[in-house]
Parts: sequence; C-alpha cells; structure tokens
Amino acid sequence: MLRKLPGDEVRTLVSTTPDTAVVFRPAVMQTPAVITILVMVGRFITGLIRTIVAHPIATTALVAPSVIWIRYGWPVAVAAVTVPCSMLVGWAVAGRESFARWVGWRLLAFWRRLWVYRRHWQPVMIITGLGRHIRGRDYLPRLVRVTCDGWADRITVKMLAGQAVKDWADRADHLAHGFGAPACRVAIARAGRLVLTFPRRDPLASPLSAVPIPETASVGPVEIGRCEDGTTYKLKVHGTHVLIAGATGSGKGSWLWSTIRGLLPAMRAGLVQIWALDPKRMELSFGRPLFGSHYAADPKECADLLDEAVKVMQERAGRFAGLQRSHVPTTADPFILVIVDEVAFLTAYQADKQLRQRITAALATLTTQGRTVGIGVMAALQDPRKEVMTIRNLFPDKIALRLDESEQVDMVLGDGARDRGALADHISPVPELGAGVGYVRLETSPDPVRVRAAYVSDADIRAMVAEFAGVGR
Ligand SMILES: Nc1ncnc2c1ncn2[C@@H]1O[C@H](COP(=O)(O)OP(=O)(O)OP(=O)(O)O)[C@@H](O)[C@H]1O
Repeated sequence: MLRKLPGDEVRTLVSTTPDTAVVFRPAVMQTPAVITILVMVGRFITGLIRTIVAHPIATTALVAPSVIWIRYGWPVAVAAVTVPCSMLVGWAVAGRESFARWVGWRLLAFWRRLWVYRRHWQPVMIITGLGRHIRGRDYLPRLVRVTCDGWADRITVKMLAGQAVKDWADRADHLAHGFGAPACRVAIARAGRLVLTFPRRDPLASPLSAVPIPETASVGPVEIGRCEDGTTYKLKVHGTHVLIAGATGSGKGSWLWSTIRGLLPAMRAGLVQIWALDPKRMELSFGRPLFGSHYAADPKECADLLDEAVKVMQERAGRFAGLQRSHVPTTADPFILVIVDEVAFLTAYQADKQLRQRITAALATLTTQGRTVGIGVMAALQDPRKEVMTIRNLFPDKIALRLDESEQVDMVLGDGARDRGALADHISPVPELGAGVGYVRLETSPDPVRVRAAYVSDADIRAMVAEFAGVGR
C-alpha cells in the first residue's frame, strides 16, 4: 500500500528549456512515514463516519447484535438476530413483490454500490477518461445514488464541472464493460446529473408468444410485446406514423402482425380499417381475407390504393376544416392504417420511374397531412439509407430492429440515438435471441426504449383469419 505515496509523482517532474540542455528538477521534501500513516488513518475514519451517516439502518443491523451480545449475553443476541430474520423470510415468502420493493432491492442496491460501483469507480473513471488523476490527486465524478429493480441498476452521477452528456454517452461501451454489465444507457436527470442504467439480465432473450386479441375494440395504443424492464409495451398507431427498419430476418413481420392483431376488434366494430400494401407478397398476403378490398401487391395497384387513401384524406380535411383539429374514430370516419411491407420495393427498387414518383408523393402527402384526419402509415423496410427512403424523416415514431451497421442506427432513429444506448447493430442475428427485438424512439421522447415484439406465428394468423375474415370490407 505504501509503495507509492501521494506526491511521489513530483519526484519525476522534469522541465527543460527548449534550446538548452539545462534541466530543472523540483526539490522534493520527504514526508516521514508516520505522518503519511496518520493522514491515511484519518481518511479511513472520516470515510467510516461518512458511511455510518449515509447508511444508518445497515450500520445498526450490523452493530446491534454485537452490542446486545456484550450487554445481555449470546442467547439474547442470537434471538435478536433470528426473530427478525425469520420474520423477513416469512415476508419474502408471503409477499414477494412488497418484500422486494421495500427490502430486497434496497439491500441489493447497498451491496452492488459497495461491491461493484464503489470498488471499481476510480479505475473505471480514470481509464475511460471521465475522471482525472493530476499530480497525485483524483478528480472523479460523484457516485450519488444506486437503485435496483428486477432488471437493472440505476446510478445517479454528478458530473465533473465542464463535462457534457456526450462525454459519457461516447463511453457507454467502456462503462458497461468496466462494471461488468451487458450494456449501459445514459440519460439526463437534471443539469449536471446523469442516470446510468446497467441491465443485469435480459428479459427479452427468449421469444414471447402472441399477445391475446383484446376483448374490447380500441384504436390503440396496441399491445405489441414487452420492454426490457418487464413492462408490457403498447405502440401508439392512431395520430402518428411509424417506420420500422431492420435487416432481413430481424422480425419486422412480428411488429406488423402484432399491430394488426391488436386492432382486430376495432376493425370488427368498424372503427379501424387496415389497408395493406404487400409488394413482396410474402408477409401480408397470409392474412389477405382480413383486409378485404384494401389489399394490393402489384406496384400499380399499390399506387392506386395510396392515391385512394390520399383522396379520403383530402375529402376528410375539407369536411373537418374549421370544425375539428383532431380525429375521433367513428364508423363513418374510421381510423385508416396503411401498412406497407418493404416500402423500398415501391419507392426505390421500382423500375417504372413515374410509378415510383407517384407512390413517393402519395406516401409523403399521407405522412405530412394524414394523422390529424385519422390516416396513419406504418412502413417496414430493410435498408434505411436516404437514397432508398427519401421520406424517412416524415415518420414521427421510428423503430430500429437488428441493423447491419452502427451508422444505420442514427439514420433510422435520428442523431445521437446510438450514443443514448440504441445498439441495434448489436442485436443477435439468431432468431430465438434477437428476432423482433428493437429500439423504439418516439417523437415525444429522445431516449430509445428496447422492446421485443411478440411472435405472431403462422398458426396465430390462420386463427385470426378464421375468426375475423371479412372485417376489412
Ligand atoms: N418476435 C419474434 N420472436 C421470435 N422469433 C421471431 C420473431 N419475429 C420473427 N421471428 C423469427 O424470425 C424469422 C424471420 O422473421 P420475419 O420474416 O418476420 O423477418 P423480417 O424482418 O420480416 O424479414 P424479411 O425482411 O426478410 O421479410 C421468422 O421466421 C421467425 O422464425
């Protein structure tokens, strides 16, 4: 411990003038070891007092049995430990959730603060460059608070003066590895303070089976799957447009089908119509009887269907003008969701230039003016480059499933999304692990949310068709 003392660096400081060989060495005063030891003991005692003041309950729980033993003998001390412990075990068995909320997660947070974060804080901060070691002194960001839940540790950090969120976001990978976590998300708590989220396990690592069809007719938000904190995820479709980008086999189909599944009762009630454009003929054709006449696969038919949607939009806009500013779905004016699978087939890979321009113009019109009159677009595509999808920025809500390159993440979700933890290029290509997993960035929140869509199997689609065929007349 005493091999290197604070101040030893000074010994190695050397300065020279640029044009002479003169070397200046500072005079070094040796501090007697006893003074150094006293300083260290003083620091240890201060740290101990600080810990006692910061954690009075934990300290009492540790110290009280020894005090009882000394004053009243060991049988009383053993009773004083076993009675509360068995009560806690009883509570943990009888009321798992309340025990976890009031005791379990707090104990885990206390332990992980000491054992993981405090222990590794100094080396991780220095090596990542977020802290500085200058002339024997450490200048480190302050670890303010650690909280745990069933999924992740959340750490509140006070940044060093002059640091920016980007400094931390750029080092999210380093922080994750430094503290032994699979990932790290950086979010702003308030000026000067950040919350770092370190997941401890991945609740999305195994596929989810299809969400039951809702009992009641609702236009959304539609339950799609689960977030990584274990809560159910509901996607808003009415009043927005959604772009889903992902490499081949990333599970775009499960997002499209989970949405359709959640809207079936509303379709039956006449409050929703789904208009399906399926240029690949591989995805939506499977549930064709659900869409009635609002299904197109041939590019020319797709363009006609889109033009029809534009006409409905313009007719509604004329009728609603001056009367209402937002759409309320009714059987007379249902919410129309235009679902386009592999939109690039129509906007980029379409050989007929005129048709391509017509389709792009119709999609641009719908995405800029459709949402207030009850027309939404949900489009899926594999390649998110601007040349392929010139109108990608017209979609307020975006979802990035597995992508091949890290640059594609910001192309889909917008600037800074990957820095904020949307590691869509790290999603596993193994379908059981990664298909259907994606990062959602909503227009209302800059922080991407990691979600897995439930898998709607062929058998589920067949059952949906058997029960709901004809709802899309
Ligand atoms: N949510 C999911 N959970 C688990 N597995 C899934 C999920 N979604 C899809 N899969 C699996 O991944 C495979 C590919 O899915 P899917 O065809 O939907 O991908 P895609 O992105 O539409 O691909 P492409 O663009 O090539 O059509 C499916 O056959 C299925 O086995």
